[in-house]
Amino acid sequence: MYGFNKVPVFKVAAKAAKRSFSSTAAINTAKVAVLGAAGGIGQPLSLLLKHNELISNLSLFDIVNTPGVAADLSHISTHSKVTGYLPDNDGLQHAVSDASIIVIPAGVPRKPGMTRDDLFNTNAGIVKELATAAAKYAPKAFLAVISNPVNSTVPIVSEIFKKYGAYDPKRIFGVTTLDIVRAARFVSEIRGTNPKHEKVTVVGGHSGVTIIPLLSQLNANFTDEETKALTHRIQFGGDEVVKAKAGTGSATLSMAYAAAKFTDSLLRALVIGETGIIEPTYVKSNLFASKGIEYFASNVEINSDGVKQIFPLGRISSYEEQLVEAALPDLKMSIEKGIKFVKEIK
Ligand SMILES: NC(=O)C1=CN([C@@H]2O[C@H](COP(=O)(O)OP(=O)(O)OC[C@H]3O[C@@H](n4cnc5c(N)ncnc54)[C@H](O)[C@@H]3O)[C@@H](O)[C@H]2O)C=CC1
Ligand SMILES: O=C([O-])CC(=O)C(=O)O
Repeated sequence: MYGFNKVPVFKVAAKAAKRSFSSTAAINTAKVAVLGAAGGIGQPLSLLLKHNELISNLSLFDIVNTPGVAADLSHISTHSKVTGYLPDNDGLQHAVSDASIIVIPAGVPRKPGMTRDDLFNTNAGIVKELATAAAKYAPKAFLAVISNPVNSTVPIVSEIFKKYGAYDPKRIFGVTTLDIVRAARFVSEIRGTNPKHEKVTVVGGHSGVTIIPLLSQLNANFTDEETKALTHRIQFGGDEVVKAKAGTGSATLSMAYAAAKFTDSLLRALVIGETGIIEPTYVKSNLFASKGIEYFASNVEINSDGVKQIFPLGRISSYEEQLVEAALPDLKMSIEKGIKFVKEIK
């Protein structure tokens, strides 16, 4: 179902780019801004994006170290121009102005024993500040939100855009790609397959029980025990990394890989008008609106306007139905928390 599971995305992008070169002699490209670019995710993500032929300007903003990161990346022999910005001299405004895509990995990561929601108090304010700049200076950009807790930070970005009269729910995405990347890898380990060919649908949100892999749709004949163990591993994959990093952070490299894939899909939809791009992502969604859940992650078709179509979950097992029921209260609380945070700002 996902383009990147059939053909590696970078090959797709490179092929598309080559086609554009030969037919028009000039390739359409876009400015992409990474906010939080000097961090554990930001640096490897920026490296992967420097490799993307669909980017003309790679704009790196952070509160520290972006001049060095930008200088380093700018020596790589790919065509995009890299610019680093700090908060002084209106750096954030310059970083986002004219950006077609803004990717946000800014904010603190978890330490062992913490939930993603424990990051809310610090990261909500960071995301609010960055979303405000985006709404003011790049109101038409696609926003890809990585900062946790994603279940709350996406509603925060949406509410900020509403405040500035710039809200378009089709353009605001919570990045849940890492859950799909992990699911494909973990499933392939059990089935002895190539993870590139495993297409696991993961829905819900991005934290613990809100991460719902639909393993019944795989035709894998897993036993109930295997299904439960795999589901748990996919739901709590982030904890494995947090524990292994022992207080020094959470997933950064696998997240950079996942975010680069997601950004490439946005670029292909936006810049070269590729059709049929389907990505799992956490967006404003009607799937569970009747239960008061305004945001939900599921497979989404993306075109040059953003969200084109939100796919329903399809046939799911009774076990998965229980998982969905268990996720909804958690999701509702996180969404309401994000919305309330912005409403209470004077
Ligand atoms: N959506 C997902 O699947 C995942 C999300 N994450 C989340 O991504 C976030 C970043 O994680 P890491 O890169 O590991 O953290 P990190 O601490 O290594 O990097 C964060 C960067 O954000 C910067 N920053 C802080 N305040 C800022 C501001 N106001 N403006 C711009 N930049 C600012 C910091 O200076 C730092 O360079 C965390 O919230 C983490 O939980 C991590 C992994 C997966
Ligand atoms: O676990 C964390 O805190 C980081 C994250 O979201 C993930 O790795 O899925």
